[in-house]
Amino acid sequence: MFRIGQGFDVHQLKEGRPCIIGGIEIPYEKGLLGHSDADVLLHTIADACLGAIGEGDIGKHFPDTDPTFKDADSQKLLQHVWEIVKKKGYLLGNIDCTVIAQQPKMAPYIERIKENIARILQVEIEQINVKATTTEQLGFTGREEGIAAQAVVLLHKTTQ
Ligand SMILES: Nc1ccn([C@@H]2O[C@H](COP(=O)(O)O)[C@@H](O)[C@H]2O)c(=O)n1
Ligand SMILES: C[C@@]1(CO)OP(=O)(O)OP(=O)(O)OC[C@H]1O
Repeated sequence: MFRIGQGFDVHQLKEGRPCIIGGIEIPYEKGLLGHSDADVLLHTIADACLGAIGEGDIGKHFPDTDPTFKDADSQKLLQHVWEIVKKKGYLLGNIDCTVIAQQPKMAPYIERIKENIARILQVEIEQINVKATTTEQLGFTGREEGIAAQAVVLLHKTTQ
């Protein structure tokens, strides 16, 4: 049986915050604002995984009203989501995702991000693809007010 899920997330860029994307801290004059570490890419992937198994979204599992998740490491949140996926008997087909940002330039960090996502999920790096695009200076991403990310995930399990 196959299940597909998609995710979309946005976080605001603010001075004085770290810019953590895919679990990697990227040098940049601004960083992402959120209740957690605001890792827009890992949130998107977590949402896509939850979507694929019909388990809602990260806001349902990790409410932003809960102080437990203040400044939470999103790698741990994704790990938790992945445990739920595995408990339901699913394996990963592949993940494809896109970071939508005018800045910072993602290209130098893409390989490390892919490796990190593969490590978190304990899958092969070939199962993960990470892309980046600008919006050609248009909209909130183009004005560097925020960063968006989207992901699709394909899961499968064998049925007896
Ligand atoms: N934050 C970003 C955005 C884009 N890239 C890379 O540049 C290529 C061209 O981007 P366009 O928006 O002009 O299509 C894109 O394919 C990425 O490889 C990036 O590294 N970081
Ligand atoms: C990740 C959580 C954790 O409280 O907080 P935020 O960093 O605000 O991120 P968001 O993408 O708005 O998802 C909500 C929450 O689950």
